[in-house]
Amino acid sequence: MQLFVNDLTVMDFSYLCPRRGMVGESWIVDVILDGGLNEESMVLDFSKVKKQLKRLIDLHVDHKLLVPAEHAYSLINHDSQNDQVTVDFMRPEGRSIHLYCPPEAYAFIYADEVSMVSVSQYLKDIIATELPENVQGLTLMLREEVIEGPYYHYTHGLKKHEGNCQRIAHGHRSRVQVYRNEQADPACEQYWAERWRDIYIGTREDLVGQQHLHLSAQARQQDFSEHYLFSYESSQGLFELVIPKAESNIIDTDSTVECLAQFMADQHKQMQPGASFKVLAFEGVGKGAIAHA
Ligand SMILES: Nc1nc2c(c(=O)[nH]1)N=C([C@H](O)[C@H](O)COP(=O)(O)OP(=O)(O)OP(=O)(O)O)CN2
Repeated sequence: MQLFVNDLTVMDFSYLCPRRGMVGESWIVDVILDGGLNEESMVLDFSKVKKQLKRLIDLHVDHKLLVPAEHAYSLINHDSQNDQVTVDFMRPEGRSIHLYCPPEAYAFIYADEVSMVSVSQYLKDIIATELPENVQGLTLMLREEVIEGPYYHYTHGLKKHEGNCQRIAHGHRSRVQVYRNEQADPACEQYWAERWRDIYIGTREDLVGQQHLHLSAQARQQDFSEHYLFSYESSQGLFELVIPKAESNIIDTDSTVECLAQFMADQHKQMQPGASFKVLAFEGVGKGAIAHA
């Protein structure tokens, strides 16, 4: 017998890619369980499927940075004294990315790329150990939301958030809608899709000098004149990130979706003061903020 649950959850995370850098993603999860019936004549109670599987997915992927641990660019070190993990992602040509964060900020995918195949295998291995005996098979299907118009992938961290959004490198794949003088404006939407393709959105007040960072020996050999350096402390610990300027956008506010929607509306207003703008900025799938300027 097979049991299916579609739209079990949305995983919002970022991953390291040799070509694209740091990529924000939002993947929808569908599952199929194979097994015999239990004493309730069920493969597994839907409520348990939803709660237990979502809990495991949240715990192991959601709001984390996924690192392709077997890629030659990935150098990973646990600083056991401070219980912090250093990741140096040694992309060539001045495009390296460096982090120093609590272990919970990462998921290490033992593959040379982070893909739907490697992530579903990683999750399947974790979830399989927690299923009752009558459930013998598990299929996880990951997919992107179908978005008709423009969208972008961004990564950020919300240091004031009490939950996991405080992690400095988690992200989303997000649709954007812009109305100029109350008419949908595809050119404005396309502008953001291009400006924020695979972008890190950082807050100006989190920028620091190199002397404040816990850089590894490999990182210390790099020239960081074309990188931004961020550091903040929040309830889960110390978060540090070094990322190429060319793959970042600095803003003067936090990067909540409310602030991002207002930033976009204000930028359009600056470019065209005579027009009115409404921006619907999504944060992942099915939620977001609306701002006017
Ligand atoms: N009003 C706002 N609330 C939250 C914002 C925000 O910008 N404005 N941002 C976040 C985080 O960035 C987070 O990444 C949002 O992800 P989400 O998956 O919705 O968070 P949850 O874990 O709470 O939801 P699940 O569906 O359970 O994964 C948070 N809030």
